[in-house]
Amino acid sequence: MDTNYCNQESIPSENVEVVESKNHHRSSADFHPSVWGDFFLSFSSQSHNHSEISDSSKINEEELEHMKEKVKNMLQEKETPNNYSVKKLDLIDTIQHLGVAYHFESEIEAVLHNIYDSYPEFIPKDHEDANNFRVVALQFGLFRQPGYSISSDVLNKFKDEEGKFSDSSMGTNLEGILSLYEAAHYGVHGENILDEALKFTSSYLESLLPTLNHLDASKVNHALNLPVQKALTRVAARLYIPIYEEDESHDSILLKFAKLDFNFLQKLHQKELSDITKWWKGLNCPKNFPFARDRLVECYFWISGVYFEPKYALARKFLTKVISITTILDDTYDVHGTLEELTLFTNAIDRWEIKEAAELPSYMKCCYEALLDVYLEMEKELGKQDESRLFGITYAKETMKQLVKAYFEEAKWYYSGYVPSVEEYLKVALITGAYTMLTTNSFVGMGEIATKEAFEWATNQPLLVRAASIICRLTDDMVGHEFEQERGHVTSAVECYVKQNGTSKQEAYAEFQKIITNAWKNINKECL
Ligand SMILES: CC(C)=CCC/C(C)=C/COP(=O)(O)OP(=O)(O)O
Repeated sequence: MDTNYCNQESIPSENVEVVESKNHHRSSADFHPSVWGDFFLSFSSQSHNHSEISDSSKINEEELEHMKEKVKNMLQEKETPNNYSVKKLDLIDTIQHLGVAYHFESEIEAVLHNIYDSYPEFIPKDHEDANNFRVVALQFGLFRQPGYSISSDVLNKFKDEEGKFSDSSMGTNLEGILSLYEAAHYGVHGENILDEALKFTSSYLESLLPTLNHLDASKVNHALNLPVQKALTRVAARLYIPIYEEDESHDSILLKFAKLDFNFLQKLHQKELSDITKWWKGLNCPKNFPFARDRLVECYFWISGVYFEPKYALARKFLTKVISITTILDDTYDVHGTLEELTLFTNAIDRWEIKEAAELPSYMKCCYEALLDVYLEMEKELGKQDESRLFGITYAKETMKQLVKAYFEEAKWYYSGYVPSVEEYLKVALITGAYTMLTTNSFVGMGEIATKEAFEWATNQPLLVRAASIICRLTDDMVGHEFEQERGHVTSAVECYVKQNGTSKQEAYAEFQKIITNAWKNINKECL
């Protein structure tokens, strides 16, 4: 692939001037340059193929396999019926916190399935047993996570005489409270008991903090900051491994495996980022897109939250390129492009043909070529591996076209000074949140698991994607609207809400938080 297509001389200033005088004064966001420089280039490798890493890493890889077998054996170990649940569930919980569950998906599923078969008889009957509470809460959370539909009524018996969760009903069973706290994140609409459990456990854990020893306080802080359901696995693992190490009851094999695996993945990610950085440098952002955010590393980090597993290396590379180019597109529409240029650009993207580039101003031409090239490269890559997977590219391009059309709608609102109602705004802004585009594009490199039905699902606005889009859009607007309005930007949900309802922005934030909480419940519902 030619990565130098953007290494031309800077944009001829006459071109820019002409368009400026026709339309408007270009705004400027003054984004700071990349803080990373060439840092990741030093992790370069000949190949980022998982099986072709260097010798020293090979030793690690062998060790890793050895340890993995041992952990697998622990999961498959037969146990007496009495302690089966507690020990195995604890093990699964720890494996998840250490970020290595992706190695044992089928083994974990087998354990859960086994327990589920005898559920609810499996729940210990003895109400006095302190462990009972812990097991029930842990079991509930672990089942709900992969979508087992079990009733939250099992938690009722842990309320006090007044029908509330309280310190008298919870006592000092810290592990149990932590498990209930984690489990409470999987509530769906109407499950008031989980709302109550989350409210109670969050504030109770907070209040316990000053009384706890260092290890317990670390566990509680970790959970409060990064509940399993919402945490990025790599970040949570990096923070949890030292906590587990400090716990004297830790399993040394599991600990060692988690550390080795973390280091192995980190190396792999560094090498991938090094390769993608070479591509990004070819775009020469500081020169060609001085108005845009130069945020490749941040984009890669975002995508490592989508999938971090070695088997998704190709998908990760493609999606990182897509999201990085999208950042330039977003800033082209929000910051730099004139309405006339954006009209041309939107039409060119809709036609998706390289000859369209000739009609564009130089900076757009460069971005347009890079965009088409990312998809072309992926097409070639897929073609080499398995031509039957090419259909995904068509879906992916369509969602990118929809995204830029929505960017264009926002730009038109901005130039006409229009403040839409919240409802009208969200119709467009849920698309510019980019989650439909990202979800669909994320499937392209995933292999057979991403079936045609999956692409159809993702592109037809399913509740799950809509809910994720709401969370992304409202959170993004609450965080960024003041800076955006200062520099000149389409109104955000906050301004739309304030104008429509005559309220303060704080009231808008409070309302959006409620909507976000509801959106999480929709995500949970869809996962069941
Ligand atoms: C989800 C995607 C595609 C991320 C790429 C990076 C990006 C455009 C983030 C949102 O920035 P922003 O806050 O400027 O977005 P907006 O202009 O929509 O408010």
